[in-house]
Amino acid sequence: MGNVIAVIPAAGVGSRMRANINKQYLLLEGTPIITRTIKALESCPEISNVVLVVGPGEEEFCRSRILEGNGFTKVMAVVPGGDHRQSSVYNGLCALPQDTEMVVIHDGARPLVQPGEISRVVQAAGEIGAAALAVPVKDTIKVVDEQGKVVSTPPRERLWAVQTPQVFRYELIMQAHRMARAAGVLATDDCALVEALGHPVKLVAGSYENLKITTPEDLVLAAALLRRRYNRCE
Ligand SMILES: Nc1ccn([C@@H]2O[C@H](COP(=O)(O)OP(=O)(O)OP(=O)(O)O)[C@@H](O)[C@H]2O)c(=O)n1
Ligand SMILES: C[C@](O)(CO)[C@H](O)COP(=O)(O)O
Repeated sequence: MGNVIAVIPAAGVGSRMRANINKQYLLLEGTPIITRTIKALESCPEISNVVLVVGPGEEEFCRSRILEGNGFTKVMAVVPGGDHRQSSVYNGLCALPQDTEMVVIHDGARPLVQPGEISRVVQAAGEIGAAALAVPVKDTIKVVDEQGKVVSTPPRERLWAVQTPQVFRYELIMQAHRMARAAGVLATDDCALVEALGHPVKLVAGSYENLKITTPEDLVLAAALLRRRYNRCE
């Protein structure tokens, strides 16, 4: 496989976390969330470089407080994000070299991803062009109308909660983002933009541990999961 580059969108404001800083700089078991995420991606042997997308104006803070002295070797650029996750990812994509073959898009707010999981998604995307980590949903899901009245109950065995990494052939994800921008389409994940092109996307079964740190209780859960990992290693 040629050049595989990771883009980490980490430019959100973390409104649901209700912290007074970008939630990715919060400490998780003594280490910033974003540091853990970058380390996980750097440990994946298929990934040659990483592009980090941070809040506009946070670039210098990130270089001096997160990157320097941590021994990172693959971070090739730190770029400012946009108003939405989608525009932040697009800014990251625009920083990639033209000879990029595959792009691994992974939320900065998912620090518990395992390098082996990333490799499995890269392999699946190498086969069909687009793949993402996902888990079967545990709850029964309801579709509701504007008044909150239930419209339908889709069968649970066909429902998966998609996570990141989401991995794509470079040309495909560039085309998907350009088309979405031209049409004014805004999606909450990158697979949706590729699906809109009619291109198949393969889901790879992942782990419930790869949670997105979104609300304060996610931090408690992530810390407990990390402590369980340390205990298993001792
Ligand atoms: N304008 C944005 C919005 C989100 N993200 C990133 O996309 C990932 C998933 O988004 P989410 O967890 O929703 O983060 P926030 O948008 O920061 O959270 P909230 O919606 O609660 O404000 C995060 O790593 C976040 O930093 C981004 O790069 N740029
Ligand atoms: C990309 C994602 O993490 C997949 O679960 C998710 O869609 C991000 O959504 P958010 O609205 O930024 O939380």
